[in-house]
Formats: sequence, structure tokens, C-alpha cells
Amino acid sequence: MINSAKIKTGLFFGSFNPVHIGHMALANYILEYSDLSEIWFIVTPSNPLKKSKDLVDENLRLEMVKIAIADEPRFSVNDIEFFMPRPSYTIDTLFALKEKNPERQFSIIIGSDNLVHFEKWKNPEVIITTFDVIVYPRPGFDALSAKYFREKVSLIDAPLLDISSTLIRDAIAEKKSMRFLVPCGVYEFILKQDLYSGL
Ligand SMILES: Nc1ncnc2c1ncn2[C@@H]1O[C@H](COP(=O)(O)OP(=O)(O)OP(=O)(O)O)[C@@H](O)[C@H]1O
Ligand SMILES: O=C(O)c1ccc[n+]([C@@H]2O[C@H](COP(=O)([O-])O)[C@@H](O)[C@H]2O)c1
Repeated sequence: MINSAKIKTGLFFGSFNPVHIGHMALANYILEYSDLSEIWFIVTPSNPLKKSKDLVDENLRLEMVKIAIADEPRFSVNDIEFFMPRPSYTIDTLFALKEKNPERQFSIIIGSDNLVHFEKWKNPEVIITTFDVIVYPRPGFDALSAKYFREKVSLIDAPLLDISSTLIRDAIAEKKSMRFLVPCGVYEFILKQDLYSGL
């Protein structure tokens, strides 16, 4: 199959502990301002570089992403890493997805912070030469001067909300309502499952 006939799919990897409106706004913007037809949220059970003692069960994180994307048919969620060795190395996931989905052309979506520190990832050279990479800005990290800024890298000037899953977890632990910082339905799920309250 020739490349142009393939479905262009963006891959947005994260712990999503929990998914928040910063993730959704970014994915929304990239979907509208790139040539991607769809974005898959890949829930990472165990980020090789980020150990969090507050990490809730991966199935709960998957459920929250399912709730978040329910109204957008061009978004989907994928649990492939649940069935792969831990920690979750993106290179291994990318090749597994490529093999299983020959009808798709994958682009990995990363922040400029990750591109600047790409040498910390497993096999960065292989990722950057094999896959398309869409980079969005993170303040303080200049993608253009990164060692791994190559021809397969494209920059997208997405607006960012200055919030994180850490902020939400900490606030919930302090009994603050975070209803509007997470996608519709996710806050109710957090309360019902009693997540993050005892941190
Ligand atoms: N507010 C945001 N806007 C845009 N991208 C974000 C935002 N927060 C996180 N991301 C990006 O989304 C991806 C997945 O993020 P992750 O699930 O680790 O969320 P996080 O908010 O950074 O989590 P934590 O606070 O637990 O470290 C990461 O590559 C991260 O750079
Ligand atoms: O493959 C690696 O070596 C690797 C190292 C660090 C991060 N990642 C992936 O990048 C995703 C986003 O990471 P982060 O640290 O920006 O939240 C995370 O969910 C992992 O899938 C992957």
C-alpha cells in the first residue's frame, strides 16, 4: 500500500493520571491544524522516566480517557501497552502498532521538552528516522535547536493550558473541586472511585 492512501493517525502517549483539559485542548488543536485524520490516546502503564507513587490503576486511567473522548469519534484510546513489558518504551509500542496496523501512517505527538531531552528515551535515533513526529511547544524548550530536530519532525504552534495531572491530584487530596479542569464526566468518576483523595 502506498503511503498517501494510509490513514494518518497521531499517537498521544501519556499516563493520564488523570486525563485533564490540557491534554484534550492540545489533541483538539492538533487534530484541526494538522493533516491527521484521528488521534489515539495511548495509556502508558509505566513511564520509564517518571515514577509516581500516586499512579492509580491503569484500567481506571483508561476508563477516564474513555469518558473524556466519548463525544469525539476522531479520538480513540488504546491499551496496547498494558500487554507489553514494563516500563513502557515508546519505540517498542510504535513498532508493535505499525505491524498491527499496516493501513495507518503513525505520527507521534510530543512536547518540545521531550524532543530536547530525546537522548533519555530508548532508541531515539530509530524513532526519529522511522516515524513522523509532531512537536508542540513547551515553555523553555526550543525544538528548533534540539539535536533531534530532523526532517521527519514538524512543529505545531498549539496553545497550552498551564495545568497538569499533578496539580489536579494535589488539589483533590486537599478536597478542592477540580470539576472544570477535567473533561466532562471525569470528575464524577474520580469521586465515585474515590481516586486521589488519600494522597
Ligand atoms: N497542560 C498541558 N498541555 C499540553 N500538553 C500537556 C499538558 N500537560 C501534559 N501534557 C503532555 O501530555 C503528555 C501526557 O502527559 P501526562 O499524562 O504525563 O500528564 P501530566 O499532566 O504531565 O502529568 P503529571 O503531572 O502526572 O506528570 C505529556 O507528553 C505531556 O507533555
Ligand atoms: O520510550 C522511552 O524511553 C520514553 C521515555 C519517556 C517517556 N516516554 C513516553 O512519553 C510519554 C509522555 O511522557 P511525559 O514524561 O512527557 O509525560 C509517556 O507516556 C511515555 O509513553 C517514553
